[in-house]
Amino acid sequence: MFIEISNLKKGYGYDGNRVEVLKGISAGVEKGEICVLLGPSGSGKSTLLNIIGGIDQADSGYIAIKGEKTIDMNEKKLTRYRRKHLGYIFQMYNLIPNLNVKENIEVGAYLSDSPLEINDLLKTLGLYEHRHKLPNQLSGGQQQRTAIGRAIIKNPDILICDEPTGALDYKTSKEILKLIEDVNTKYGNTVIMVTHNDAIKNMADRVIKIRDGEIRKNYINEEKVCAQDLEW
Ligand SMILES: Nc1ncnc2c1ncn2[C@@H]1O[C@H](COP(=O)(O)OP(=O)(O)OP(=O)(O)O)[C@@H](O)[C@H]1O
Repeated sequence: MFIEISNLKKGYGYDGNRVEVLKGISAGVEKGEICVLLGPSGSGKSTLLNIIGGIDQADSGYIAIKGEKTIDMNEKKLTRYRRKHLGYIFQMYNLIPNLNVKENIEVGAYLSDSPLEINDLLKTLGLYEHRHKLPNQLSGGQQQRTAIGRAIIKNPDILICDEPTGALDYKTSKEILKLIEDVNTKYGNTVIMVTHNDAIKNMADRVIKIRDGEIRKNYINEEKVCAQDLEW
């Protein structure tokens, strides 16, 4: 198993105000899979994603990547793990306003020993013609493409996506989902994507549904649909 999630528990607060957000989550994700995490607001999706991403820590249980537990890593090793293995895509793009598209993407390349070729990637992203523009000269979709470029230029093993289409309209959302699918096919990164949008599960290899901090469903999607053909 490429990513092993074992009996993860996480709560916030103390005594009477204590909330158990993850109540013992166990699951596995294979290399190269697109895994979609679904669940209602407050069910614990982002908390789980942040623990997988090494941004937050569980109270108990563990995450292991290729058999290596993040809990056993010291801060230095954890930083290296995040840099080497993980790319992050969020709803907010967080681009650097005074750097152009190409430069914003290149920021991610400094974190890698073996980055992807920038011009090739710009073409895959559909941004080659826009490479000299600043973020405020781009549409929302182009900004999200740039943010995806910044996350994947270091060719991470795992692409962590938290509501990547949350701020986008229908047509642009589908373009971005298709891009994530293209990246997954071309570079083989494992994708873990949190979404509220139930339709997105149809493009997944694996679907994990969470409710109240527990896994309700975890299955392989036998009838995978191309991102382009999704409807909602
Ligand atoms: N730092 C924190 N301190 C206290 N409670 C928190 C903290 N972070 C999250 N929570 C609580 O944990 C619960 C789960 O939050 P989480 O963000 O993981 O849910 P989610 O499924 O991603 O929700 P959404 O879809 O709305 O983003 C919520 O009730 C939230 O209020």
